[in-house]
Amino acid sequence: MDVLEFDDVVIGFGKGGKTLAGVLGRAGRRVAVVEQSEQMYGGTCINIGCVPTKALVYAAHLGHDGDDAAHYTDSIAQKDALTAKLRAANFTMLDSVDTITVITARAEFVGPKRVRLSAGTDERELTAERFYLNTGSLPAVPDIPGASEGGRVLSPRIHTSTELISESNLPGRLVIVGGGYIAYEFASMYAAFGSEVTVVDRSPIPLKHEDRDVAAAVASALTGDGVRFLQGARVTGVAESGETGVPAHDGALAPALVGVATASGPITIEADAVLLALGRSPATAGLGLDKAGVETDGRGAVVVDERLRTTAPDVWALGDVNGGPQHTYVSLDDHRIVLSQVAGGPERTTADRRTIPTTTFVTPPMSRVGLTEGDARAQADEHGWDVGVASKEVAKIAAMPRPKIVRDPRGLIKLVVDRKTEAVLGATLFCVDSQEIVNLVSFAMDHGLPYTALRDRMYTHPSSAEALNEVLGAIV
Ligand SMILES: Cc1cc2nc3c(=O)[nH]c(=O)nc-3n(C[C@H](O)[C@H](O)[C@H](O)COP(=O)(O)OP(=O)(O)OC[C@H]3O[C@@H](n4cnc5c(N)ncnc54)[C@H](O)[C@@H]3O)c2cc1C
Ligand SMILES: NC(=O)c1ccc[n+]([C@@H]2O[C@H](COP(=O)([O-])OP(=O)(O)OC[C@H]3O[C@@H](n4cnc5c(N)ncnc54)[C@H](O)[C@@H]3O)[C@@H](O)[C@H]2O)c1
Repeated sequence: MDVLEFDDVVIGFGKGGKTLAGVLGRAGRRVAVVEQSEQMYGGTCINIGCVPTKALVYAAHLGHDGDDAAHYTDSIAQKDALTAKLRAANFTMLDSVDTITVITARAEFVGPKRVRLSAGTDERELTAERFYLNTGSLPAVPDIPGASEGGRVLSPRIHTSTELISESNLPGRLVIVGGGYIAYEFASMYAAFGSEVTVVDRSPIPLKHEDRDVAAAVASALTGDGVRFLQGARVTGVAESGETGVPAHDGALAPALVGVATASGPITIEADAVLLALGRSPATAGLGLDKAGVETDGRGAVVVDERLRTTAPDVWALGDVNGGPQHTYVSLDDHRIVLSQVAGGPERTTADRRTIPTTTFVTPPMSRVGLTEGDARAQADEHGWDVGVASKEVAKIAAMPRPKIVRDPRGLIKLVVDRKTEAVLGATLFCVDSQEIVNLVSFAMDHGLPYTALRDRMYTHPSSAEALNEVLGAIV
């Protein structure tokens, strides 16, 4: 059998891995990037994650002449064209570097620093000085009677996010199971496309990690857009309606009958599609990690230290596979941590990350950094904080005309500070452009700027950041 030799091997073409490969390859090291599917060059984000979903969020709000179904079909085709372009650009970005080899095969360790590559019946092995695991995560598919078993869905009506955004027919009635990022983003997006959306969330309250006023504002905006929320509800099973004589909705497939246990008793919902949005698990199965001496935890995540070193020498893990927060920018930041060890420069660790801002791309987007008001008050005694809060409904912020200009003045902006030290403790921004403003607040927090610095800055106008002038002027 052929044994290929490299300096560095990245397994998985994800954000952190591809960026690391590019830097090492351009520095002259012989690098292999092993990716199991040519449809995944560039990883989850550009193919089936952030980019296609945000392109669809955008498309959902565009005006259109035809009917909703046709607009959706066009939007899926445009999204596919965009991801194809990005995929090709990602491949070229690495393939064009002389010292980088992109290998399309599935990788599995057969021993320390030794990997078997399988592509169809073709098998090869490779060895290298250093390995970087960047295999991402896969949707969790728990057993639900009639819907899923052994990690597989049982009917073409049942989808994870990956399949749903590959379907070019708009589901008339969509049931979403879950209450996290994907559930909220898809609920908001499909309602805007014209689907009748029901979210089945096991949590008794929506967005349980947010302050109640924020959660209420988000839920009310989505409800206003037509989303129905069933809280404290559980899907008990899914049946094909064909079996019970209910006629097919779109001719091709009979709708599914989704059994849901709610606080007020069992109900059945007819659905043309069911989305399982129940989290994603680190993709470590079948990687042969035990043979390489790489340990995993109870969730299947690769165990790493704050330098992202695994339990095996010269093996690092970046991105979703190491069990950290599942965001593309975290994977990208992981590459900086690894690079600081293998290419020199100031050392960096996960402990250097002070804040990790997030955005849930509902409409308008909801972003958060740092603590909620509830968490800040709960920790106030321990840290000696004198918690101050400023909270304003977006429609009532006089010095922030931008949401009115773009015709979406919904939402709430809330900042939490320590009045003693003037430190910013957290911000929740549920408003137009919040995915941008949150980075400004996060920057201030990371660099220990007082909230007055954000309050008294000159901002461009009309922008959304200028809301900080007025909202932070109202700390109580
Ligand atoms: C629907 C959806 C929307 C999202 N939206 C956002 C968002 O708006 N913003 C955000 O920051 N994050 C978002 N995320 C999360 C984000 O996409 C992930 O956190 C990020 O892409 C993880 O990147 P990664 O570097 O860990 O690896 P990935 O990009 O997941 O890449 C891993 C690669 O490894 C390959 N692979 C796996 N096993 C093997 C093997 N044995 N051999 C060879 N190759 C292998 C896979 O095919 C894959 O291409 C979203 C995720 C989803 C699913
Ligand atoms: N904008 C973004 O940054 C973005 C967008 C989409 C996805 N993502 C990432 O992708 C990952 C996956 O998203 P997600 O929404 O699937 O996960 P999530 O962890 O955000 O939410 C999972 C939801 O499923 C529920 N759940 C889990 N198991 C369940 C079960 N057996 N029965 C009923 N409910 C169950 C949880 O209570 C939770 O509400 C997230 O970790 C997120 O970081 C990020």
